Amino acid sequence: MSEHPKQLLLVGAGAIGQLIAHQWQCAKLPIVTLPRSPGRHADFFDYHFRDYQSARTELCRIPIINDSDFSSIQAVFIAVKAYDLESVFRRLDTLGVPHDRPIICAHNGLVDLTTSRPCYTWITTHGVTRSNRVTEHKGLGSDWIDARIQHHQQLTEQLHTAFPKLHFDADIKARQWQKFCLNCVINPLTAVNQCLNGELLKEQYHEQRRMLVSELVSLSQALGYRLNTADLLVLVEQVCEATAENQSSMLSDIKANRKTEIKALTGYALKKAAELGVNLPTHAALYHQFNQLYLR
Ligand SMILES: NC(=O)C1=CN([C@@H]2O[C@H](COP(=O)(O)OP(=O)(O)OC[C@H]3O[C@@H](n4cnc5c(N)ncnc54)[C@H](OP(=O)(O)O)[C@@H]3O)[C@@H](O)[C@H]2O)C=CC1
Ligand SMILES: CC(C)(CO)C(=O)C(=O)O
Repeated sequence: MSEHPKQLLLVGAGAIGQLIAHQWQCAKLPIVTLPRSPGRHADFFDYHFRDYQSARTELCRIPIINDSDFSSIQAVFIAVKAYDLESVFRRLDTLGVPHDRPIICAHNGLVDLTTSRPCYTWITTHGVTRSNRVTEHKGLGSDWIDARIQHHQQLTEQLHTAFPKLHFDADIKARQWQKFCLNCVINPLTAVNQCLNGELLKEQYHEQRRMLVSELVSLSQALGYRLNTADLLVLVEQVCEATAENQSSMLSDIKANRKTEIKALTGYALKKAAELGVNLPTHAALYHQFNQLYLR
């Protein structure tokens, strides 16, 4: 009798992808990766990872999948930027990754994407900074996954083993929206001010933080989400505190001269607000400031 496939395929071995791979490998579970550019004839993707708890840096390696055989894959974990998502799904189709394999998507921001593949949202508030030399887990957060994934029994057991504190969330849409809101505050603010997440707790950002949050609450209510300003402000502050030493993914992109997720964050919020007739003047001003500084 053939063994059930059980490898996790990681697409996007960047900051968050390496955090996931590290935890998966610490639990001695099998993982392979698919690099962005194939054909480099390497058998492994190597990375240096600095663990938060032990503060030790280790050389880690993930085998690169032979991209003509995906039969051993039991699930795909996608940890790319929101704007790369569509091309990753096209690539999975082109390469013939079986359609029944569950796909876990861990991006920030919101994109309108249609696929017939079984997709499950992963939300994370961990803070990870990647440089050419090392990837550092700099802020301890939490992880949530769409509870429907529990239909996949073997994968669920592996998830429990690798991420003992993972929350299985029955209302992942609300969780994703809440995370979207906090990223609409933290990411562009850290990017335009070129500061670490913790610096946003300073008095000088207090009023702007509060206005950004209260406008997002108006939008949330128009969309039917039950959020209030006091709770969302506390959440933003908690994440800034827990990831105080982290450089947000958006500031990392600016510094590395990469495309940013501003369209999938503030851009998406402004688009939804325009459709619903909600006013977001503080977000519009921040978007304008961001584009003045960085639009190339
Ligand atoms: N960093 C953080 O602290 C947090 C990030 N997030 C979110 O997680 C998501 C990932 O962010 P992060 O890990 O920081 O980003 P990174 O840029 O560090 O990693 C993304 C990785 O995806 C790779 N990639 C892109 N397209 C493809 C493709 N078609 N095939 C294979 N690989 C591909 C990139 O390759 P290449 O290097 O060649 O570009 C890169 O290695 C984002 O939505 C981010 O907002 C969420 C919470 C915290
Ligand atoms: C949680 C946080 C704010 C960590 O920096 C993040 O999501 C990001 O950087 O994109």
